[in-house]
Amino acid sequence: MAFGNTTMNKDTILKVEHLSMRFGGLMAINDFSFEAKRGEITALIGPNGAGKTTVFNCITGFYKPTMGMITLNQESGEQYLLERLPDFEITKKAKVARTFQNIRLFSGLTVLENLLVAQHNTLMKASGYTVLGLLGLPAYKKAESESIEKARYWLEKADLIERADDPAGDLPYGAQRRLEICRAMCTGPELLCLDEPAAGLNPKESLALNTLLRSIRDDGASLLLIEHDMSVVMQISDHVVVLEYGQKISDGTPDHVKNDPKVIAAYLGVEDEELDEVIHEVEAIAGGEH
Ligand SMILES: Nc1ncnc2c1ncn2[C@@H]1O[C@H](COP(=O)(O)OP(=O)(O)OP(=O)(O)O)[C@@H](O)[C@H]1O
Repeated sequence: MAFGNTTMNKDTILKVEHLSMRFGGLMAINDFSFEAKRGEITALIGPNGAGKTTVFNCITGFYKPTMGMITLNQESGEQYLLERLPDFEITKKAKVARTFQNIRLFSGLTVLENLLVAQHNTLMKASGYTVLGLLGLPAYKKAESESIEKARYWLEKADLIERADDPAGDLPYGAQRRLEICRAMCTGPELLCLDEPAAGLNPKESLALNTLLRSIRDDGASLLLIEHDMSVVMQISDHVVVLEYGQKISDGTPDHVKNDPKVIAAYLGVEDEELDEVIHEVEAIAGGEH
């Protein structure tokens, strides 16, 4: 549902406020708030089990949060409370697209066909939902050629144009990941959510992924990603949010987060009692660098 609250800064695309998610006796997310800025790459990181996927699932409608508000602020100024929308409307109306940890392409269809299927809704609308429309309506022909153009645009960006007519299942793993991202971009999202896009990629594929993600951002879309690969996070993110045990422990630029003693401690598995010591050591190292 769109609503008329215009108090949100127009540079903010996503605002998560006081999000909590309980699974039985486990508070997986506990009063978590953060903002993602329009036109930026925001990374959500944290140790295993910190709650990253749960946050993603709340944003994309797979879970209904126990508490909290998730506002998507479109460039037009239209706002959507995602926790109140069914997942298909989060994609269609709020314009939030996502990819998953495991690849979900139609492996028997060609690369191009995968991208056309993603635009099925637009094409069917243009056909007037009739066979005659599919066969003859000028609006359908126009929509069809625009869909092909859009597919070609993203295939070029992802360096996949040469493979357009090959079955998607024949592509190497890294290329399949990029194709999935192209498929999500063909739905015209304002916010693209990526769940561990670099998982299982070799260094060359990881580099190609970074190039694609940067070019999506430079095209004006906003990205939110969960990623374990710190080299990807630190190289491409504009903003990093760190979760531990369902709570935010750090939020800032990659440099800020990288040097935050709480983050270092969380990743090294340091106990609370030792935290002061780690903070002291990190500050001493940082001091020595100046
Ligand atoms: N559907 C569910 N039912 C019960 N517990 C769940 C469910 N989904 C997640 N959890 C629990 O919530 C906590 C957070 O899990 P989540 O998968 O969100 O963490 P994560 O940060 O994405 O972890 P990873 O990096 O390992 O993927 C974990 O303790 C997990 O066991």
